[in-house]
Amino acid sequence: MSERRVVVFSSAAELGATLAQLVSSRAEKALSTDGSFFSLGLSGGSLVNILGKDLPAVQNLDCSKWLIGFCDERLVPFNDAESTYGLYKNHLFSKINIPENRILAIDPSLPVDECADDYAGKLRKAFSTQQIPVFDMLLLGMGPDGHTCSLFPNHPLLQEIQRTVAPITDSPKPPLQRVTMTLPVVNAARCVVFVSTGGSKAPVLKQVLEGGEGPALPASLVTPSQGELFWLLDEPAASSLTSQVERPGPGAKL
Ligand SMILES: O=C1O[C@H](COP(=O)(O)O)[C@@H](O)[C@H](O)[C@H]1O
Repeated sequence: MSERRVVVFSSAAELGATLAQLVSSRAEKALSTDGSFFSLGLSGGSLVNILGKDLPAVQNLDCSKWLIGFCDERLVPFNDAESTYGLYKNHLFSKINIPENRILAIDPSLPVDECADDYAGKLRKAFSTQQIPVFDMLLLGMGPDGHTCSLFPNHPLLQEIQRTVAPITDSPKPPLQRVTMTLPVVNAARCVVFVSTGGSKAPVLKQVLEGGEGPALPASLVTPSQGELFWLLDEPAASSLTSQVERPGPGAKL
């Protein structure tokens, strides 16, 4: 397991700019090592606006060899305000040169079980040489309850080790029906980056990063077996932490 880096920024704006640089630098690294594509898994929620603002601002960004997947998705039509794909289409994909056929989206017209299998099949095909998809980078969020992707506290899906993508029909956060990457896929990634901002995340961050009573929360089960693990926080989110964190100056690169 690799070292975890907890990095705190004085503002969400600085966090966003550094995140965008980190994505761009890992893309360059992946393309110079392997050459074929840079695979990036996106989460929904607050990440959409951060990436939509800061990624297109990276100078000379070339996404023509990127492959986009979704760490989880809500089973709603793409034009529904809850659709993560729909939000990224409007806020990010329309602003960068990512080829449409390199975006692996779910088929929201399918029943949820079939939708999960269909999306797992798309991943299998795209990562043809691997049994389990190994993403170059996954960007994750964390809810105030400690959930990440659509993996919720005390949910049986936390034990899922057979499937790469699973359906969920009883999501505690609406909408009820979603599909999600499972922990084996998340923990196989080469680089996992959590992004958490705002004071509402402070208590759960304390628990996830510094431990506490009770069963482990989903976000604390993210421990990439060989990849890097970053937690990028703003000051309000980090306000309850007492362990050592990094505080880079403006414009720093990770
Ligand atoms: O429902 C979801 O929530 C999490 C956390 O979102 P945030 O707005 O608190 O950052 C998100 O990572 C996940 O993709 C989404 O489906």
